[in-house]
Amino acid sequence: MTPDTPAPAPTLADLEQRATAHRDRPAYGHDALITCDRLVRVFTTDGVEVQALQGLDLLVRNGELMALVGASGSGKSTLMNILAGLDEPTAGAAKVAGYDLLAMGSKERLRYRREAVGFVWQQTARNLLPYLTAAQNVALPMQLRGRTRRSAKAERATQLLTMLGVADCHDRRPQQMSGGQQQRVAIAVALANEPKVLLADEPTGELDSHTGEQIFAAFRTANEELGTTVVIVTHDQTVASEVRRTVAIRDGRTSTEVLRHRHVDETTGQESLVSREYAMLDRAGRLQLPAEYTESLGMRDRVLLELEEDHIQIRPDDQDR
Ligand SMILES: Nc1ncnc2c1ncn2[C@@H]1O[C@H](COP(=O)(O)OP(=O)(O)OP(=O)(O)O)[C@@H](O)[C@H]1O
Repeated sequence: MTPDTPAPAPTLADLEQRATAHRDRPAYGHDALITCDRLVRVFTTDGVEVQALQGLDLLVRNGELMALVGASGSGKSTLMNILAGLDEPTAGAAKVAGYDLLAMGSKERLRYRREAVGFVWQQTARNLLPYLTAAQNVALPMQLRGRTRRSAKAERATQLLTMLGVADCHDRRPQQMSGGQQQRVAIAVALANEPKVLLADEPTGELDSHTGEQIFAAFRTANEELGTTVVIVTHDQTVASEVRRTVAIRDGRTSTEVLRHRHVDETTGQESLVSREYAMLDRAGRLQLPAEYTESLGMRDRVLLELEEDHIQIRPDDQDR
């Protein structure tokens, strides 16, 4: 067949086969713990619309420890509030640990927030009740859930505070602790009901870099020892470079992703950290090119695409020059 010969029209049997293949394909995010599918959140203030999330896709697998980064106003906190069950998206789909975040009634939402997710906020004061000790703060979510015996609650509180290196704060109130100790106790509170997911919005934002590292180590401990999936929003480069996966959000969409893995040189045995940056291809096939790439080649409005055997070429529009 020459390139100009039109392809034969598909038969009914072909179409049926294609439809069956499509139906049998697993749903988007079927094996993920967190699935955000074309998530949209529009805020309207005084008649002015702000599209904080503009069709954001994100999949997080069970057991991951990942960071979300992005410029101010890119939509990170909006996403975290939705995942925390505090806000509802305008459109799209979001599922976390089997809960459909768009279809939850108020009772189920409450159960979701008490049992499925834990959160740690930037403001240390927002995470703990000031008139309770660390141990009482950790016991409170278990009490609200109302299932655990008193001694079991106390035992779990002590275990969590010890695991996170703040056993000495057991009987102290928040104002008797440093900012870093308060954040570690806050992580213990968030873990009290054994959530599948721990969400943290700029948890090291109010702390110096050394204390920030200790807080990040506490998240890593939760991830490694309890298997909790951790999603951290951060501006902190150290945190972002220490996780295996960093996803960047730009204009309300996931734009790029950095994956890191340890590589051991076969001959020298030396270990090094290898990182690779990926662009995100959304479900509609849209690709967001990094601004520094497009600007350096003067790409605007229109680009040339060519399919090669094992890659796609994107070149500036030569008519433009
Ligand atoms: N409740 C709200 N009402 C109106 N607009 C909002 C509201 N919350 C967020 N926005 C807008 O949505 C956009 C995304 O905000 P968001 O707080 O999610 O960004 P962010 O990436 O977390 O920024 P930062 O790093 O500064 O915290 C911004 O333009 C913001 O002004």
